[in-house]
Amino acid sequence: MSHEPPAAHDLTHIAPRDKAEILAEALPYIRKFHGKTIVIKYGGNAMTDPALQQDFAEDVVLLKLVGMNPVVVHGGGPQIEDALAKIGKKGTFIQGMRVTDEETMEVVEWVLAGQVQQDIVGLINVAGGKAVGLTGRDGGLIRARKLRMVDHKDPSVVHDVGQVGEIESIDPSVVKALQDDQFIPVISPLGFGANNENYNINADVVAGKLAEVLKAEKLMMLTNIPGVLDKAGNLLTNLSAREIDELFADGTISGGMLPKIASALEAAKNGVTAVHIIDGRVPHSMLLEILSEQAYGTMIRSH
Ligand SMILES: Nc1ncnc2c1ncn2[C@@H]1O[C@H](COP(=O)(O)OP(=O)(O)O)[C@@H](O)[C@H]1O
Ligand SMILES: CC(=O)N[C@@H](CCC(=O)OP(=O)(O)O)C(=O)O
Repeated sequence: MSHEPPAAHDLTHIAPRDKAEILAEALPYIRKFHGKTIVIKYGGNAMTDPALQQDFAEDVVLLKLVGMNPVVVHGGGPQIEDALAKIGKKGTFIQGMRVTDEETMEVVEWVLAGQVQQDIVGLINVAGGKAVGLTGRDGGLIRARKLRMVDHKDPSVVHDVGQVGEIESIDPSVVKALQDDQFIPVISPLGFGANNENYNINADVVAGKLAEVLKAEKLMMLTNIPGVLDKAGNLLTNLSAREIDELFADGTISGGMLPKIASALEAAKNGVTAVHIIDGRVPHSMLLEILSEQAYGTMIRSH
């Protein structure tokens, strides 16, 4: 007999009565969030396992079918790295942002708006939803300009990170029209500038800003780590603005977590009711976070 614990997504070991209780527990949450917008940042690191990708797509469809409005913003950092490796290039990052020269920009566009987006759209459609892939250019969704990146530690230093954009404005009308028509928008983090130039924008930044503009009820950021960790590696389940400042200052937060936390905090301060950073490698973590009492990952508070 195997002593392996059942996989988290294997529900056959749960007694029927317990299953019924789990389903019944979801009802108040379904009622509470009916008609509400949930922005889901699907990080490139969370989407590397095909079985998990399928679980993710099914969860998104379930949220839509019970009356919520999920909007997916996807990343693709590791997938861009794989494509760069094929042309003998390796990405470099400053404060969590990819330094994007012209050649890198071509790869970024090709990977994000191509393979990554179409995989997610396909999986959602197969799971019974109607997903539509968009970039920030479609419907004039994301206007951007070249990012002026000030050094976190020395504000007199400004880094040139190439064609990385910062968001100037978001026109959410295309997203709203799709939502109203029962579609599920799947958005690549690319923006356009005043001269029709293209920008590579960090997906966390896009998700945070879009959640604000759409007045989303929730922003869920799915990543490859249980949440924000302290210096000893313990999960921080709840973070206030002041605590986040301290984590920035003492260097606990680095790399890709920098734009993630900054965007999460901005969204929380600007009206998004609940902002969570959760582990996308745990099957159905997003569904459980939304539809049960169980709390996962790190919740970001505005005060
Ligand atoms: N204090 C911290 N807590 C958790 N993760 C951190 C922390 N500081 C840096 N990180 C890094 O941030 C990563 C998540 O950001 P990123 O790689 O951009 O993921 P994603 O693809 O989901 O956007 C983690 O895998 C981890 O390596
Ligand atoms: C400017 C910048 O860093 N853009 C990101 C866009 C993709 C992304 O954000 O992907 P993850 O969410 O998987 O990290 C990049 O080029 O990697």
